[in-house]
Amino acid sequence: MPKWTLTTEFKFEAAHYIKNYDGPCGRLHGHSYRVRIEAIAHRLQASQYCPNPVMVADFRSLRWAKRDVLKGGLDHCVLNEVLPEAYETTAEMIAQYIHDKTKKQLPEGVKLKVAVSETADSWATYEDD
Ligand SMILES: Nc1nc2c(c(=O)[nH]1)N=C([C@H](O)[C@H](O)COP(=O)(O)OP(=O)(O)OP(=O)(O)O)CN2
Ligand SMILES: [Zn+2]
Repeated sequence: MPKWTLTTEFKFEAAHYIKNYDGPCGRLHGHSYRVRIEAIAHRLQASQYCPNPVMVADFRSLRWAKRDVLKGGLDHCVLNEVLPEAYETTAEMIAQYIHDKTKKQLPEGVKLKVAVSETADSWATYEDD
């Protein structure tokens, strides 16, 4: 079966604190977040921007989170104020939030893997199996 994997990386700047965290991460502080998204599909489809079945998904629809928060992204926001209550601002749950919101914008049958890094040496990855 044919299989395509798209990979895209981007950054956004944001502040956060982890609720009830006993340590510095419980205080408001900032990160240059790095995000890597993989979108995997067995067929190509039309997209919002192109009616021809030539893409897994448009790269533009994978990279929404890098936009300014006032334009629907996560750049230059306080994550605790923007993420719904159900998501804590750990790298694990930011990855889950980006995954869930991105998935809603994609055609059926596209599998997503989202990795988030807040420091140079740590990544958290989320995918729905
Ligand atoms: N599993 C997770 N652990 C931690 C998370 C997280 O999202 N998931 N987040 C934090 C804090 O947000 C913190 O800002 C990052 O902490 P840390 O990795 O410790 O970063 P430092 O650069 O400060 O690391 P040092 O080794 O202390 O210099 C914490 N944990
Ligand atoms: Zn942090």
